[in-house]
Amino acid sequence: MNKRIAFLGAGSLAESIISGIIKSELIARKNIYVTNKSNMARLEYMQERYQVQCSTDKNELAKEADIIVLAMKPNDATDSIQSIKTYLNNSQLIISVIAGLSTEKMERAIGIDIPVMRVMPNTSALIGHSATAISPGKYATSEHVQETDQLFQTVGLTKIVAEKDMHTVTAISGSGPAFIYYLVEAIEKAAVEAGMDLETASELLAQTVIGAGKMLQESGKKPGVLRENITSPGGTTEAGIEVLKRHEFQEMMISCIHEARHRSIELGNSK
Ligand SMILES: NC(=O)C1=CN([C@@H]2O[C@H](COP(=O)(O)OP(=O)(O)OC[C@H]3O[C@@H](n4cnc5c(N)ncnc54)[C@H](OP(=O)(O)O)[C@@H]3O)[C@@H](O)[C@H]2O)C=CC1
Ligand SMILES: O=C(O)[C@@H]1CCC=N1
Repeated sequence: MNKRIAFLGAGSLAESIISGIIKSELIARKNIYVTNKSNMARLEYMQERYQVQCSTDKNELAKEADIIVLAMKPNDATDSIQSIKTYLNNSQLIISVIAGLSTEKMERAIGIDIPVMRVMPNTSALIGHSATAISPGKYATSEHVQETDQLFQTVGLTKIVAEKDMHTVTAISGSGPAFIYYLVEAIEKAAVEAGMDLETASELLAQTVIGAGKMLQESGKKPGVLRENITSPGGTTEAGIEVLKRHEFQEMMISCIHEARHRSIELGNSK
């Protein structure tokens, strides 16, 4: 892709995406620009590690780039958009990975008929395994959707979704990996309590999560059926699931997703 892309924000998510784009060679390093708020050490790290172009001149990057990725925290988004908006024009494409922030709010804040894409990846982008949802704003064409899709395919699976589903996506696949890690942390604790060494337990668990994920993707079976296939009557799985039911595990996870979704809505409404 012969485009200049500028990342406004050099945090963990920006790094994951940059790493994917570089590995895929979709955009040359000389055309990848990165800036942040003030952390010079972080920019030096990005320059050294990925040989991308780091700059402290946000306005210049906003003016010169073909694609601008907004990758700052939701609280910094409004100020950032306000400070760069006079440098933007509608031949550019704005891609935001900011949780909660609607395309409509971004379009309004920028104040011109500019193509905006709302994207929700996750940190597995770092190793090319993100699950990324993409929603176009009202000035984005099918070419913009295609371009964004191509960019995020460099870091994993992509899905185009209706923007009304973006808060849900943010909860299930944006935050989702954290919920799975939390579950793994708990299982590791139990294994260690039972006297097992952490390293072996961790390796077995990581492969268990990968295997279960691949079964979900490849077996063509619903999660409930896959679970039942493991649950022998009177066996170990049944014994464990009984405890999960007693502690209302499903209700708890449903509340967890609703709460994360609700927080995404709140973040979108703030500032
Ligand atoms: N982490 C995740 O799993 C996911 C995060 N997201 C979204 O991605 C965004 C970034 O998250 P994450 O990478 O974790 O956050 P980080 O805190 O790691 O990074 C935020 C970055 O934004 C920079 N920044 C702040 N203000 C500005 C500004 N005005 N102009 C340019 N850069 C600025 C910060 O610079 P400095 O360090 O100098 O302050 C920092 O580099 C968030 O909006 C989040 O909702 C989406 C999906 C998943
Ligand atoms: O916790 C957050 O707000 C971000 C959005 C999705 C994942 N992390």
